[in-house]
Amino acid sequence: MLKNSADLLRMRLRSIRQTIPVAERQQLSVQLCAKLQEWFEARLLARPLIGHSEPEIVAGFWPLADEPDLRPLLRHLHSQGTVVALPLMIKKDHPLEFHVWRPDDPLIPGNFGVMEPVRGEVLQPTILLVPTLGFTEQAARIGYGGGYYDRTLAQLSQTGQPFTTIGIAWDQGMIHKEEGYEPEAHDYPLDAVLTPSGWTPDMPPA
Ligand SMILES: Nc1nc2c(c(=O)[nH]1)N(C=O)[C@@H](CNc1ccc(C(=O)N[C@@H](CCC(=O)O)C(=O)O)cc1)CN2
Ligand SMILES: Nc1ncnc2c1ncn2[C@@H]1O[C@H](COP(=O)(O)OP(=O)(O)OP(=O)(O)O)[C@@H](O)[C@H]1O
Repeated sequence: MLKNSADLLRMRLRSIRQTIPVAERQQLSVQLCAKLQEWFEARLLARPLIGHSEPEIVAGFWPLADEPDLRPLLRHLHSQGTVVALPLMIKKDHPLEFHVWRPDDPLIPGNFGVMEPVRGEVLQPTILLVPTLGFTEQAARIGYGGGYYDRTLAQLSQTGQPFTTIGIAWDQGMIHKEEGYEPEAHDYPLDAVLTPSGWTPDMPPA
């Protein structure tokens, strides 16, 4: 797809997202967190049964204005002993780094108004919650166009360590077949996308 038409699609998705009233967004974020928490609970129960004992490292994100707000879930996961990390932009056109976040940690304003964690040890997440502006029925993702997550996921996959990627989006981010959008070779497909109404295409295995 031409860069131009991807950018047009981004603009359209951004403006649709702005039309969701703030109060509705808050309610929808609560629904989304509840669905995600159910999945995490199933995962916590299943992992010891399939022989995994190492701690889970969950990469979340600190919401920008119109994004779903996962902060209550991130606090809950932390309180249960899960390591929670947030992304840090190191440099333009480079992969993101993930650093630990605890509920009382200060955050530092980075580029584009993103609140970032204090630098510590670089962590390798086992689960990534990926801010997602648009998504297809096969869980291809469109973000803001910086390519940060595509680079980051490509780099992570080279380590050979398994990880699960869950795009976090509004239902309004669904890109329908009729729109003719085709992901590009560098677009790293997600395992699934979760919106307030459910999973696309399917809930990832715990
Ligand atoms: N919450 C959040 N954190 C994130 C991302 C994200 O999409 N959301 N990122 C994903 O890669 C990385 C930061 N990359 C970004 C790249 C571009 C823009 C951007 O163009 N921002 C818009 C404002 C967006 C809005 O408020 O809706 C701008 O400045 O015009 C933002 C983040 C890492 N952290
Ligand atoms: N793995 C990669 N290696 C090198 N360049 C990449 C890689 N992935 C993406 N890019 C470059 O980044 C640019 C933006 O990519 P894309 O339009 O897919 O961003 P996005 O996924 O919407 O953004 P973001 O992940 O920051 O939210 C593209 O021009 C692409 O060439």
